[in-house]
Amino acid sequence: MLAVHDLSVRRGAVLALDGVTTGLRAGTVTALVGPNGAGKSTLLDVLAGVLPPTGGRIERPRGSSVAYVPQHGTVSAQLPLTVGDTLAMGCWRERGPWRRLRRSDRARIAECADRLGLTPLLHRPLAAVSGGQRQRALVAQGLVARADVLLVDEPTAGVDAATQDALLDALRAEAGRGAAVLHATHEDAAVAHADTVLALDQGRVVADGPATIPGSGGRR
Ligand SMILES: Nc1ncnc2c1ncn2[C@@H]1O[C@H](COP(=O)(O)OP(=O)(O)OP(=O)(O)O)[C@@H](O)[C@H]1O
Repeated sequence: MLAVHDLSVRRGAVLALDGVTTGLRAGTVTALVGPNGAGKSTLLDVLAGVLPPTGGRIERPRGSSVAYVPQHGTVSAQLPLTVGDTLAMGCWRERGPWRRLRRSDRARIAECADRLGLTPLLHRPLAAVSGGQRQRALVAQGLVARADVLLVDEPTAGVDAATQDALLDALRAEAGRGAAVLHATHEDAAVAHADTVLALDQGRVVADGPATIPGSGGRR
């Protein structure tokens, strides 16, 4: 679904990505791992098209779509968005911004909200929910987009165990409908849940293959 050849990104004095070659297959969940500063967010930014590469190339089928859920930041209390609006923005690629939603869009939003336990929060301002709830709302927006490639930066960081399970199940379901899913993570459980692991260190690929359960030495 997506192939990356010899990708490099210079950020200031740092070579944040250095000759990254890999691929993402449709129907697969890939965990993107590596220590702080390894280049995970940089790779997601470049794959999402929000950061230009310094060198190398990215190939994906013409007409294919990418949804990106960056690492959660602060949401301004001035931003007049509800949780439901946030999910609805997942339809913008297909419908255009602020267009009237179709019945099928509303059904999709309701389904994704339900999947991540957001139904009771849909009318709450995004700025007035907890960090973990906001995280879920942003991931749910990525689910609503039903893209061919779903990129998510640390979706399970700092969330409770039930939320982690719901998020991982949601990523699995996305792969189940045929998406190529890549998510950055530091959590063993999220790595064990993936089909493949892409490990970066100092901007280079140090491992790229089937996921193993940490400590077991065996395949999942
Ligand atoms: N906006 C920026 N300007 C300059 N350098 C940056 C910028 N963002 C990241 N870097 C540098 O690029 C390198 C890769 O950073 P990146 O954020 O991609 O790592 P990461 O693997 O996502 O780390 P973490 O696990 O902490 O999220 C690091 O050396 C970092 O200091």
